[in-house]
Amino acid sequence: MNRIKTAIVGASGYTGMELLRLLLTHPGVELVAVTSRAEAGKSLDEVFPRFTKAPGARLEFILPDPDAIAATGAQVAFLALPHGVAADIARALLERGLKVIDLSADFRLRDAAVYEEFYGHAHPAPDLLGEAVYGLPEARTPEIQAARLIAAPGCYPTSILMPLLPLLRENLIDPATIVANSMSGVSGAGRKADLTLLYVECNESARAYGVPKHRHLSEIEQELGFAAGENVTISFIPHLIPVNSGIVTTTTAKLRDGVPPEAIGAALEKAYQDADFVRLLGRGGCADTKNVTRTNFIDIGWQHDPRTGRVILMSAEDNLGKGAGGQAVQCFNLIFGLSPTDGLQNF
Ligand SMILES: NC(=O)C1=CN([C@@H]2O[C@H](COP(=O)(O)OP(=O)(O)OC[C@H]3O[C@@H](n4cnc5c(N)ncnc54)[C@H](OP(=O)(O)O)[C@@H]3O)[C@@H](O)[C@H]2O)C=CC1
Ligand SMILES: CC(=O)N[C@@H](CCC(=O)OP(=O)(O)O)C(=O)O
Repeated sequence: MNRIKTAIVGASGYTGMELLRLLLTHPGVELVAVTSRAEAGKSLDEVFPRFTKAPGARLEFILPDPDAIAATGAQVAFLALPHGVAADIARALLERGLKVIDLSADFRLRDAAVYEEFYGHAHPAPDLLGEAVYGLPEARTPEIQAARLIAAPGCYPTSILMPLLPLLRENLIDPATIVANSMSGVSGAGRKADLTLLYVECNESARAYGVPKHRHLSEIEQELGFAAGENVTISFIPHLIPVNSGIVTTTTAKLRDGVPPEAIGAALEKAYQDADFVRLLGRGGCADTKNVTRTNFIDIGWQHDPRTGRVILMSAEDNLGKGAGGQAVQCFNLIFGLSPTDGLQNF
Protein backbone atom coordinates (compact mmCIF):
# COMPACT_ATOMS: atom_id res chain seq x y z
CA MET A 1 0.00 0.00 0.00
CA ASN A 2 1.26 3.52 -0.80
CA ARG A 3 1.69 5.37 2.44
CA ILE A 4 0.51 8.98 2.66
CA LYS A 5 3.40 11.45 2.63
CA THR A 6 2.81 13.53 5.75
CA ALA A 7 4.25 16.67 7.35
CA ILE A 8 3.97 17.90 10.93
CA VAL A 9 4.41 21.66 11.13
CA GLY A 10 5.32 22.65 14.69
CA ALA A 11 6.54 19.17 15.61
CA SER A 12 8.62 20.29 18.59
CA GLY A 13 5.68 21.28 20.80
CA TYR A 14 3.44 19.08 22.93
CA THR A 15 0.77 18.31 20.33
CA GLY A 16 3.51 17.95 17.72
CA MET A 17 5.20 15.39 19.97
CA GLU A 18 1.92 13.50 20.38
CA LEU A 19 1.45 13.51 16.59
CA LEU A 20 4.97 12.11 16.23
CA ARG A 21 4.16 9.37 18.74
CA LEU A 22 1.07 8.40 16.73
CA LEU A 23 2.33 8.92 13.18
CA LEU A 24 5.82 7.38 13.40
CA THR A 25 4.19 3.96 13.69
CA HIS A 26 0.97 4.64 11.75
CA PRO A 27 0.71 1.98 9.01
CA GLY A 28 -0.64 4.45 6.44
CA VAL A 29 1.90 7.24 7.02
CA GLU A 30 5.29 8.11 5.61
CA LEU A 31 6.56 11.06 7.63
CA VAL A 32 8.46 13.30 5.20
CA ALA A 33 8.72 16.66 6.99
CA VAL A 34 8.82 17.95 10.56
CA THR A 35 9.31 21.62 11.33
CA SER A 36 10.58 23.82 14.13
CA ARG A 37 12.40 27.14 14.04
CA ALA A 38 14.43 26.34 17.17
CA GLU A 39 15.29 22.73 16.25
CA ALA A 40 15.89 23.06 12.48
CA GLY A 41 18.87 20.94 11.45
CA LYS A 42 18.54 18.48 14.34
CA SER A 43 17.11 14.98 13.96
CA LEU A 44 13.98 13.73 15.71
CA ASP A 45 15.96 11.45 18.02
CA GLU A 46 18.29 14.28 19.01
CA VAL A 47 15.36 16.43 20.07
CA PHE A 48 13.23 13.59 21.45
CA PRO A 49 15.42 10.69 22.63
CA ARG A 50 12.27 8.62 23.29
CA PHE A 51 11.92 8.12 19.51
CA THR A 52 15.49 6.82 19.01
CA LYS A 53 14.42 3.32 17.95
CA ALA A 54 11.35 4.44 16.01
CA PRO A 55 11.35 4.10 12.21
CA GLY A 56 12.16 7.53 10.80
CA ALA A 57 13.96 8.75 13.92
CA ARG A 58 16.77 10.29 11.85
CA LEU A 59 14.42 12.65 9.97
CA GLU A 60 15.69 16.22 10.39
CA PHE A 61 13.65 19.20 11.47
CA ILE A 62 13.34 21.89 8.79
CA LEU A 63 12.11 25.47 8.99
CA PRO A 64 8.34 25.98 8.59
CA ASP A 65 8.71 27.23 5.02
CA PRO A 66 5.77 26.21 2.77
CA ASP A 67 7.98 25.71 -0.31
CA ALA A 68 10.39 23.48 1.63
CA ILE A 69 7.48 21.47 3.06
CA ALA A 70 5.85 21.04 -0.37
CA ALA A 71 9.22 20.06 -1.88
CA THR A 72 9.27 16.93 0.33
CA GLY A 73 6.24 15.67 -1.61
CA ALA A 74 3.96 15.95 1.43
CA GLN A 75 0.30 15.35 0.57
CA VAL A 76 -1.03 16.48 3.92
CA ALA A 77 0.20 18.67 6.75
CA PHE A 78 -0.80 18.63 10.39
CA LEU A 79 -0.39 22.14 11.81
CA ALA A 80 0.52 22.10 15.53
CA LEU A 81 1.18 25.84 15.61
CA PRO A 82 -0.12 28.72 17.73
CA HIS A 83 -3.37 30.29 16.56
CA GLY A 84 -2.74 33.39 14.47
CA VAL A 85 0.34 31.70 12.96
CA ALA A 86 -1.40 28.63 11.54
CA ALA A 87 -3.74 30.41 9.12
CA ASP A 88 -1.06 31.87 6.83
CA ILE A 89 0.83 28.59 6.61
CA ALA A 90 -2.44 26.74 6.00
CA ARG A 91 -3.24 29.00 3.05
CA ALA A 92 0.25 28.60 1.56
CA LEU A 93 0.08 24.79 1.87
CA LEU A 94 -3.43 24.60 0.40
CA GLU A 95 -2.21 26.66 -2.57
CA ARG A 96 0.56 24.09 -3.04
CA GLY A 97 -1.98 21.27 -3.21
CA LEU A 98 -1.68 19.82 0.29
CA LYS A 99 -4.57 18.95 2.54
CA VAL A 100 -4.36 20.64 5.93
CA ILE A 101 -5.39 19.39 9.37
CA ASP A 102 -5.03 22.40 11.67
CA LEU A 103 -4.92 21.80 15.42
CA SER A 104 -5.07 25.52 16.23
CA ALA A 105 -8.19 27.61 16.69
CA ASP A 106 -7.77 29.53 13.43
CA PHE A 107 -10.48 27.79 11.42
CA ARG A 108 -12.88 26.57 14.11
CA LEU A 109 -15.29 29.49 13.98
CA ARG A 110 -17.66 30.22 11.12
CA ASP A 111 -17.80 33.96 11.89
CA ALA A 112 -14.63 36.10 11.61
CA ALA A 113 -16.17 38.72 13.92
CA VAL A 114 -16.54 36.13 16.71
CA TYR A 115 -12.89 35.13 16.16
CA GLU A 116 -11.84 38.76 16.55
CA GLU A 117 -13.97 39.15 19.69
CA PHE A 118 -12.42 36.10 21.41
CA TYR A 119 -8.87 36.10 20.00
CA GLY A 120 -8.26 39.84 20.02
CA HIS A 121 -7.08 40.26 16.43
CA ALA A 122 -8.64 40.24 12.98
CA HIS A 123 -8.96 36.81 11.40
CA PRO A 124 -5.93 36.20 9.14
CA ALA A 125 -7.83 34.26 6.44
CA PRO A 126 -11.58 34.90 6.67
CA ASP A 127 -12.15 33.70 3.09
CA LEU A 128 -11.17 30.15 4.13
CA LEU A 129 -13.61 29.91 7.05
CA GLY A 130 -16.45 28.80 4.78
CA GLU A 131 -14.71 25.67 3.58
CA ALA A 132 -13.04 24.59 6.84
CA VAL A 133 -14.72 21.60 8.49
CA TYR A 134 -14.92 21.41 12.30
CA GLY A 135 -13.19 18.09 12.83
CA LEU A 136 -15.28 16.31 15.42
CA PRO A 137 -15.37 12.90 13.70
CA GLU A 138 -18.34 11.50 15.63
CA ALA A 139 -20.47 14.48 14.51
CA ARG A 140 -19.25 15.20 10.96
CA THR A 141 -17.95 12.04 9.29
CA PRO A 142 -19.04 12.75 5.67
CA GLU A 143 -17.89 16.40 5.74
CA ILE A 144 -14.48 15.39 7.10
CA GLN A 145 -14.09 12.67 4.45
CA ALA A 146 -14.56 15.32 1.72
CA ALA A 147 -12.55 18.12 3.34
CA ARG A 148 -9.37 19.87 2.21
CA LEU A 149 -9.05 21.94 5.40
CA ILE A 150 -9.88 20.54 8.86
CA ALA A 151 -10.15 22.61 12.02
CA ALA A 152 -9.49 20.11 14.79
CA PRO A 153 -11.59 21.07 17.85
CA GLY A 154 -10.10 22.46 21.04
CA CYS A 155 -9.36 20.21 23.99
CA TYR A 156 -11.96 21.62 26.37
CA PRO A 157 -14.64 21.88 23.66
CA THR A 158 -14.25 18.19 22.78
CA SER A 159 -14.86 17.16 26.39
CA ILE A 160 -17.94 19.41 26.63
CA LEU A 161 -19.49 18.89 23.20
CA MET A 162 -19.29 15.10 23.07
CA PRO A 163 -21.73 14.48 25.95
CA LEU A 164 -23.97 17.46 25.21
CA LEU A 165 -24.54 17.27 21.44
CA PRO A 166 -26.75 14.14 21.45
CA LEU A 167 -28.90 15.60 24.25
CA LEU A 168 -29.40 18.92 22.47
CA ARG A 169 -30.18 17.26 19.15
CA GLU A 170 -32.99 15.37 20.88
CA ASN A 171 -34.14 18.46 22.81
CA LEU A 172 -33.76 16.71 26.19
CA ILE A 173 -32.14 19.61 28.08
CA ASP A 174 -32.61 23.37 28.38
CA PRO A 175 -29.48 24.90 26.78
CA ALA A 176 -29.82 28.10 28.84
CA THR A 177 -29.04 26.10 32.00
CA ILE A 178 -25.74 24.50 30.91
CA VAL A 179 -22.77 24.88 33.30
CA ALA A 180 -19.44 23.18 32.47
CA ASN A 181 -16.50 22.86 34.89
CA SER A 182 -13.28 21.48 33.45
CA MET A 183 -9.91 20.59 34.89
CA SER A 184 -6.88 20.32 32.65
CA GLY A 185 -3.30 19.14 32.94
CA VAL A 186 -0.51 21.63 32.36
CA SER A 187 0.50 20.38 28.88
CA GLY A 188 -2.73 22.03 27.70
CA ALA A 189 -0.91 25.34 27.88
CA GLY A 190 1.80 24.27 25.40
CA ARG A 191 5.57 23.75 25.70
CA LYS A 192 6.64 27.25 26.43
CA ALA A 193 8.52 29.18 29.08
CA ASP A 194 5.96 30.85 31.34
CA LEU A 195 6.49 31.70 35.01
CA THR A 196 3.02 30.51 36.03
CA LEU A 197 3.67 27.10 34.44
CA LEU A 198 6.90 26.32 36.25
CA TYR A 199 6.91 23.07 38.25
CA VAL A 200 7.06 24.81 41.62
CA GLU A 201 4.19 27.12 40.67
CA CYS A 202 1.93 24.27 39.50
CA ASN A 203 2.73 21.08 41.33
CA GLU A 204 0.86 21.86 44.55
CA SER A 205 -1.70 24.14 42.99
CA ALA A 206 -5.21 23.90 41.56
CA ARG A 207 -7.02 26.99 40.42
CA ALA A 208 -9.68 28.35 38.11
CA TYR A 209 -8.56 30.67 35.32
CA GLY A 210 -9.91 32.28 32.19
CA VAL A 211 -13.19 33.32 33.85
CA PRO A 212 -15.72 34.38 32.77
CA LYS A 213 -14.93 34.29 29.05
CA HIS A 214 -12.33 31.68 28.09
CA ARG A 215 -11.73 31.76 24.34
CA HIS A 216 -13.03 28.20 23.92
CA LEU A 217 -16.53 29.46 24.72
CA SER A 218 -16.68 30.75 21.15
CA GLU A 219 -16.49 27.33 19.51
CA ILE A 220 -18.41 25.56 22.28
CA GLU A 221 -21.39 27.93 21.89
CA GLN A 222 -21.15 27.81 18.10
CA GLU A 223 -21.38 24.02 17.99
CA LEU A 224 -24.02 23.78 20.75
CA GLY A 225 -26.04 26.37 18.83
CA PHE A 226 -25.92 24.28 15.64
CA ALA A 227 -27.17 21.23 17.56
CA ALA A 228 -29.89 23.12 19.44
CA GLY A 229 -31.06 25.16 16.46
CA GLU A 230 -30.86 28.38 18.50
CA ASN A 231 -28.22 30.66 20.04
CA VAL A 232 -26.72 29.10 23.15
CA THR A 233 -24.84 30.83 25.98
CA ILE A 234 -23.27 28.72 28.71
CA SER A 235 -21.09 29.05 31.81
CA PHE A 236 -17.67 27.42 31.40
CA ILE A 237 -15.07 27.44 34.16
CA PRO A 238 -11.66 25.90 33.33
CA HIS A 239 -9.22 24.90 36.06
CA LEU A 240 -5.52 24.05 35.94
CA ILE A 241 -4.57 20.96 37.97
CA PRO A 242 -1.14 19.47 38.73
CA VAL A 243 -1.00 16.62 36.21
CA ASN A 244 0.91 16.50 32.93
CA SER A 245 -2.09 15.72 30.78
CA GLY A 246 -5.77 14.84 30.96
CA ILE A 247 -9.01 16.78 31.12
CA VAL A 248 -11.99 15.92 33.26
CA THR A 249 -15.20 17.87 32.71
CA THR A 250 -18.42 17.90 34.71
CA THR A 251 -21.34 19.49 32.91
CA THR A 252 -24.83 19.99 34.32
CA ALA A 253 -28.08 21.14 32.73
CA LYS A 254 -31.78 21.00 33.52
CA LEU A 255 -33.84 18.32 31.85
CA ARG A 256 -36.78 19.63 29.86
CA ASP A 257 -40.14 19.16 31.61
CA GLY A 258 -41.42 15.63 31.30
CA VAL A 259 -38.17 14.09 30.03
CA PRO A 260 -37.40 10.90 31.97
CA PRO A 261 -33.76 10.56 33.14
CA GLU A 262 -33.40 7.28 31.22
CA ALA A 263 -33.69 9.30 27.99
CA ILE A 264 -30.16 10.62 28.67
CA GLY A 265 -28.57 7.18 28.63
CA ALA A 266 -30.63 6.20 25.57
CA ALA A 267 -29.53 9.30 23.61
CA LEU A 268 -25.86 8.70 24.42
CA GLU A 269 -26.15 5.04 23.43
CA LYS A 270 -27.87 5.93 20.18
CA ALA A 271 -25.17 8.46 19.29
CA TYR A 272 -22.10 6.50 20.34
CA GLN A 273 -22.81 2.77 20.53
CA ASP A 274 -20.71 2.16 17.38
CA ALA A 275 -18.10 4.89 18.02
CA ASP A 276 -14.57 3.48 18.22
CA PHE A 277 -13.26 6.08 20.65
CA VAL A 278 -16.21 6.78 22.94
CA ARG A 279 -16.63 4.58 26.01
CA LEU A 280 -19.98 5.01 27.73
CA LEU A 281 -19.80 4.41 31.47
CA GLY A 282 -23.57 4.46 32.01
CA ARG A 283 -25.59 5.96 34.83
CA GLY A 284 -23.36 6.81 37.82
CA GLY A 285 -20.14 6.25 35.86
CA CYS A 286 -17.57 8.85 36.93
CA ALA A 287 -15.04 9.34 34.13
CA ASP A 288 -11.43 9.40 35.32
CA THR A 289 -8.40 10.85 33.52
CA LYS A 290 -6.26 7.88 34.60
CA ASN A 291 -8.17 5.64 32.19
CA VAL A 292 -7.74 7.86 29.13
CA THR A 293 -4.31 9.46 29.26
CA ARG A 294 -2.10 8.44 26.30
CA THR A 295 -5.18 7.17 24.43
CA ASN A 296 -7.68 8.59 21.97
CA PHE A 297 -10.66 7.62 24.12
CA ILE A 298 -13.21 9.89 25.69
CA ASP A 299 -15.09 8.28 28.58
CA ILE A 300 -18.58 9.57 29.37
CA GLY A 301 -20.79 8.82 32.37
CA TRP A 302 -23.98 10.49 33.56
CA GLN A 303 -26.25 10.83 36.56
CA HIS A 304 -29.56 12.52 37.36
CA ASP A 305 -30.13 14.70 40.42
CA PRO A 306 -33.85 14.57 41.29
CA ARG A 307 -33.45 17.44 43.81
CA THR A 308 -32.43 19.96 41.14
CA GLY A 309 -33.82 18.30 38.03
CA ARG A 310 -30.34 18.45 36.53
CA VAL A 311 -28.47 15.88 34.52
CA ILE A 312 -24.77 15.56 35.44
CA LEU A 313 -22.44 14.58 32.59
CA MET A 314 -18.93 13.41 33.42
CA SER A 315 -16.32 13.15 30.68
CA ALA A 316 -12.57 12.50 30.58
CA GLU A 317 -10.04 12.57 27.76
CA ASP A 318 -6.36 13.27 27.19
CA ASN A 319 -6.00 16.89 26.08
CA LEU A 320 -3.17 15.80 23.77
CA GLY A 321 -5.08 12.68 22.58
CA LYS A 322 -8.81 12.97 21.85
CA GLY A 323 -8.41 16.67 22.68
CA ALA A 324 -5.78 17.27 19.96
CA GLY A 325 -3.40 14.84 18.20
CA GLY A 326 -5.52 11.69 18.37
CA GLN A 327 -8.61 13.45 17.08
CA ALA A 328 -6.56 14.98 14.26
CA VAL A 329 -5.36 11.48 13.28
CA GLN A 330 -8.99 10.29 13.35
CA CYS A 331 -9.73 13.01 10.77
CA PHE A 332 -6.67 11.98 8.72
CA ASN A 333 -7.92 8.37 8.62
CA LEU A 334 -11.32 9.55 7.38
CA ILE A 335 -9.89 11.87 4.70
CA PHE A 336 -7.66 9.15 3.25
CA GLY A 337 -10.17 6.28 3.57
CA LEU A 338 -8.05 4.35 6.08
CA SER A 339 -9.31 2.17 8.89
CA PRO A 340 -10.74 4.48 11.60
CA THR A 341 -8.47 3.00 14.27
CA ASP A 342 -5.20 3.01 12.30
CA GLY A 343 -2.41 4.46 14.46
CA LEU A 344 -4.76 4.92 17.38
CA GLN A 345 -4.94 1.53 19.06
CA ASN A 346 -3.32 2.52 22.34
CA PHE A 347 -4.93 1.32 25.55
N1 LIG B 1 -1.63 21.52 24.21
C1 LIG B 1 -2.89 21.09 24.06
O1 LIG B 1 -3.40 20.33 24.90
C2 LIG B 1 -3.69 21.49 22.88
C3 LIG B 1 -3.23 22.41 21.95
N2 LIG B 1 -4.00 22.76 20.87
C4 LIG B 1 -3.53 23.73 19.91
O2 LIG B 1 -2.54 23.12 19.09
C5 LIG B 1 -1.57 24.09 18.73
C6 LIG B 1 -0.19 23.64 19.22
O3 LIG B 1 -0.25 23.55 20.63
P1 LIG B 1 0.96 23.01 21.51
O4 LIG B 1 1.57 21.84 20.86
O5 LIG B 1 0.45 22.90 22.89
O6 LIG B 1 1.97 24.27 21.41
P2 LIG B 1 3.51 24.34 21.74
O7 LIG B 1 3.77 25.70 22.22
O8 LIG B 1 3.87 23.19 22.64
O9 LIG B 1 4.22 24.11 20.33
C7 LIG B 1 4.12 25.07 19.30
C8 LIG B 1 4.90 24.60 18.06
O10 LIG B 1 4.79 25.62 17.05
C9 LIG B 1 6.11 26.11 16.70
N3 LIG B 1 5.97 27.56 16.54
C10 LIG B 1 5.71 28.47 17.52
N4 LIG B 1 5.61 29.71 17.02
C11 LIG B 1 5.80 29.58 15.67
C12 LIG B 1 5.82 30.53 14.61
N5 LIG B 1 5.62 31.83 14.80
N6 LIG B 1 6.05 30.06 13.36
C13 LIG B 1 6.26 28.74 13.13
N7 LIG B 1 6.27 27.80 14.13
C14 LIG B 1 6.04 28.23 15.37
C15 LIG B 1 7.02 25.71 17.86
O11 LIG B 1 8.34 25.46 17.45
P3 LIG B 1 9.41 26.63 17.20
O12 LIG B 1 9.10 27.72 18.19
O13 LIG B 1 10.74 25.98 17.40
O14 LIG B 1 9.18 27.05 15.77
C16 LIG B 1 6.37 24.39 18.32
O15 LIG B 1 6.82 23.33 17.49
C17 LIG B 1 -2.00 25.42 19.36
O16 LIG B 1 -2.74 26.17 18.45
C18 LIG B 1 -2.85 24.94 20.52
O17 LIG B 1 -3.74 25.91 20.92
C19 LIG B 1 -5.21 22.15 20.65
C20 LIG B 1 -5.71 21.24 21.53
C21 LIG B 1 -5.00 20.86 22.73
C1 LIG C 1 -4.26 24.37 30.62
C2 LIG C 1 -4.34 25.42 29.52
O1 LIG C 1 -3.74 26.47 29.60
N1 LIG C 1 -5.09 25.10 28.48
C3 LIG C 1 -5.19 25.94 27.35
C4 LIG C 1 -6.05 25.19 26.39
C5 LIG C 1 -6.14 25.90 25.15
C6 LIG C 1 -5.72 25.20 23.93
O2 LIG C 1 -4.77 24.50 23.78
O3 LIG C 1 -6.58 25.43 23.05
P1 LIG C 1 -6.58 26.03 21.58
O4 LIG C 1 -6.33 24.85 20.77
O5 LIG C 1 -7.91 26.56 21.38
O6 LIG C 1 -5.57 27.12 21.50
C7 LIG C 1 -5.82 27.31 27.69
O7 LIG C 1 -6.70 27.40 28.52
O8 LIG C 1 -5.46 28.29 27.02
